[in-house]
Parts: sequence; structure tokens; C-alpha cells
Amino acid sequence: MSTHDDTQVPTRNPATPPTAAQTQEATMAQATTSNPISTRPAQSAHRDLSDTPASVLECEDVDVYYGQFRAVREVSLAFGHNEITALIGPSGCGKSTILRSLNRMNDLVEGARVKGSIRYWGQDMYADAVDPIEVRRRIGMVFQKPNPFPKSIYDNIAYGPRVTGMKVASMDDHVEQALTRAALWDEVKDKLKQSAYGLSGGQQQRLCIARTIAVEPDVILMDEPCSALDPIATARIESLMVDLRDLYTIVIVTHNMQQAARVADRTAFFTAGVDEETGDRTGVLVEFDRTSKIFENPADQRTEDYITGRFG
Ligand SMILES: Nc1ncnc2c1ncn2[C@@H]1O[C@H](COP(=O)(O)OP(=O)(O)OP(=O)(O)O)[C@@H](O)[C@H]1O
Repeated sequence: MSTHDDTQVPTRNPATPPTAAQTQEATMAQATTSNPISTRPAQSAHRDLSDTPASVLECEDVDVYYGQFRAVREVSLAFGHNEITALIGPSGCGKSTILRSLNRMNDLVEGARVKGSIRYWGQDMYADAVDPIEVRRRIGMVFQKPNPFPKSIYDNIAYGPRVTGMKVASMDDHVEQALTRAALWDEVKDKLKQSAYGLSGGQQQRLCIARTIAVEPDVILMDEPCSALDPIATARIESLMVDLRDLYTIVIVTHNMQQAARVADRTAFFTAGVDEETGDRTGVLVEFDRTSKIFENPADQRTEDYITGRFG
């Protein structure tokens, strides 16, 4: 089992209180010994959900601006531990904006600014003392288009642990474990030194998931991770997400409503409305609930119109 070397974390405080770190450590230790991912068949997406899950991430009254433009407003939403939450809604309603604000990726966008509160295990993620680089290690991101580094398969995985100063007992074992969890090991174990660019699109996306897993995150954010993939590769990623849910909290932005219905425990539906103050089209959260409720019996007419294809 590898451990993160805290002496390598920049001097500012990490965003997780000890209890969360312990929780993750215990989960990782269990996973390392029993290796449940490689052997267990894909689970059914739907299961009994707690009415009051522990919240890993919580948004309260969140507005996100790009310069003067308010892209989303007053979003309050909590993401349950070891659950998959889907963010759905028409183009431009702010799904990616909210997703990027969950690991401070918007810090890298010029003019982007978050108002309101986003908490990670109860701690204000945007507090001055919090190091955004450490936030992004704990809350990883997988993008729409697979983006492996121009390196070997092995080095794609080993890169993150190396640069973040993780202490791993054996890098070979660590790489194998990450690739196994991402359901890619069997396909690449004999060509680890070959370029990642030689993999298919679906394999590259699983490699990117393995790369994210390799730095031992707590949360994985996925921004339309299957939109560049064919249906077979998409099905593999969906099945992988359901498997990974036992180890990580997952938030996925998707345009594919069937995908949300298949994999997500809970779904948040956003739309864009005209901002009364500015006249801009600003994203709002319409409804957030169990996925079955959103798709079978939504509370808001706008949700129903969207999921039945009458709008958007
Ligand atoms: N870097 C940026 N600078 C300025 N405005 C931006 C930026 N990124 C997004 N926006 C604007 O913010 C609003 C929300 O965009 P966002 O990409 O979050 O929506 P989305 O729901 O994810 O859309 P899509 O489904 O098309 O990806 C849009 O009006 C968009 O033009």
C-alpha cells in the first residue's frame, strides 16, 4: 500500500481533516488486500441509497462568474460518499462550470471566480490556507477527450505518484494496481513500455482513469468521459464507474440521459434561465434527487420536459 508523503505537500494545509484521510486510507488498504475490482462482476447501477449519505462535497449558494458574467447562480448541492452523481441539462447551463469548481480547476481559467461556499469533508475548499494542488490530487478529473501524456503506458501512471512525492513500496505494483482498478491491466500488461498513444480511444480513457487513481484521490470528477468513445468502449467505462463507486465518490457530467439513468445514484438537472438582474442566460439547479425519481417522477415540469425530449 502506498502512502502520500505529507512532507511533499506544499506548506499550506490540505483540505481534508484527518478523519477523511483515515477513511480513505482504510478504504485503500482494504482494496489493496482484497482487490475487489478485478474479480467482481459489474453491479447493477441501482441500489439502496441512504437518505442521509455522508457528504464529501457540498455546494451552498454557489455562483460562478467569468469576469462580469454569472454563469451559474445559487447552486446548493451535496455529493454523497461513494455515490455516483450525474449532472445533466442542456448545453450552456453550467454543468462543466460547477464540475470544475469542485476541484478548483476554475482557478486556472482567467477571470473565473466562485462565490458562496464549497466544502470538502466540511472544510471550506476555497479558504486561503487550502492548497489547490493538493485539492486537485484528492479530487481528480477525467476529461471528455482522452489526454494521455506522450509517454509510455507505465510512465503515464507513475508520473503522478513521482511528481507528488508519494511513497510507494513498489512502483511496479502501484502501476499494476491502478491499471487493474481501471480494468486495463490485462490488455496492457505485456506492453507497459509502449507509448500510450498506441492504445484505442477507450483504452486511453481507461488509462486516464488509472492515472487519476494512481495518486489516490477521494473523488473522481468526469466531464463527459464517454462522448468521444464508441458504444462498446462507453459500456466498459460505465461498468468501470459502477465498480469504482465502492472506492471513490464520482461526479459525472453527461449529455447522455441513458447513461445518467444507468450509472448514477443521484442526478442533478440544471437549466439556463434569464438572469433578472443582468439579462444573461445563467445556469440554475432545477432539481436534485435519486436518479430513479428524476427519471420516473420528476418534481419539476422543466425536468420532465427535458428528460422526455420536449426541451433541450
Ligand atoms: N472559460 C470561460 N470563459 C467565459 N465563459 C465561459 C467559460 N467557460 C464557460 N463559459 C460560459 O459559461 C456558461 C456555462 O458553460 P458550461 O460549459 O459550464 O456549460 P455546460 O452546461 O457544461 O455546457 P455543455 O453541455 O455545452 O458543455 C456558458 O454560457 C459558457 O459560454
